[in-house]
Amino acid sequence: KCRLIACEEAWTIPEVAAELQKVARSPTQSLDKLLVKGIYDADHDTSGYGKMNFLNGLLDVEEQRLPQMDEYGVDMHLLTLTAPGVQMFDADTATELAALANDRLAEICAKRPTRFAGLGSFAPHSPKRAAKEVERVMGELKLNGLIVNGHTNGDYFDDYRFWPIFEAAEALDATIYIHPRGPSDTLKGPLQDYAMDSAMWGYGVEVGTNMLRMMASGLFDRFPKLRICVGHMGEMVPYFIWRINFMNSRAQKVGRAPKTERSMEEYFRDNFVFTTSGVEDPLALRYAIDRMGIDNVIWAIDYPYQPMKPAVDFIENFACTDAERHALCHGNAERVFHIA
Ligand SMILES: COc1cc(C(=O)O)cc(C(=O)O)c1
Ligand SMILES: [Mn+2]
Repeated sequence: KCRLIACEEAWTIPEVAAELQKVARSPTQSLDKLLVKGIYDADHDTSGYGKMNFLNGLLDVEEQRLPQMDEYGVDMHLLTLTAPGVQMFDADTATELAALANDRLAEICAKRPTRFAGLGSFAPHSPKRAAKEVERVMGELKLNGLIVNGHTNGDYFDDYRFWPIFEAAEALDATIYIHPRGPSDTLKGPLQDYAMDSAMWGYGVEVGTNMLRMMASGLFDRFPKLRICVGHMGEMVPYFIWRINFMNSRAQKVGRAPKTERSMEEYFRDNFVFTTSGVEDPLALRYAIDRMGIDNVIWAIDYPYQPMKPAVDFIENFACTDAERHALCHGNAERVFHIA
């Protein structure tokens, strides 16, 4: 039986949940508010999220999560502070709560080192303090990388103000997982209806846009060793990579996009890995492996938003070679997230 390490497993702490309840009751126009109200202020839910009761699953580690992992044969969860993380809070509160969540996560991983690994959080809107937290996460706390949820106050990661964070992560060989959150105020336009704000569509558009801005801006010429992980089978980019590459190369030739040392396809292949979280489609997974290479594809559940058993059945029934299974189920995760 193959070791199973699930790599986009959501979790939170009561202090972050309490602060998000304040956000739910605040006048913010952020599109994340729909989900935040539903999950963290369920009595005032208008999105239906309150009925799905994700909060218990997010707060829980040992009551339901671990017994289910035992029942379904999941060896490890790589735990991540769930979206939108601390990014809707003011920079000081965000910095403090990220550090608190990181301390709690380190305790969970130290208590059960063969069952839990973790990605630390930071406050992108305080980049210098965020870079320090990256160093603390990878050093003192011995966690396995970093998690962040897309834009912060509408700014994307091609913006030089975030670069101290990438400098620290690259120097420490720390992978940064870019998880979705609701599209930014400038992107949200027609994405506010029909539940398109989050997992069905807006999440993919939000992260995909961030990814393309990072690649097309030449960020990876500046940080050639920086490794980014994304979820949800690569947030639609693998399917579209030929067209993205063709059109960006053409735009560079006619001076419409900045010249870069490598092509978009090379940046995506060299500087990104992606997980299968929330996309339990064997054809999509086979295409992703064949198109981007098995070393770039990592299994994940996306618990508690995805139920655990179907995600385990999906990967155990997936037709692949032993070498592919080894890479998908734990080999790539061990390399990318420094898991022993
Ligand atoms: C932060 O809240 C989330 C909600 C859902 C959902 O299924 O509604 C999915 C994800 C996710 O795909 O990570 C996240
Ligand atoms: Mn997720």
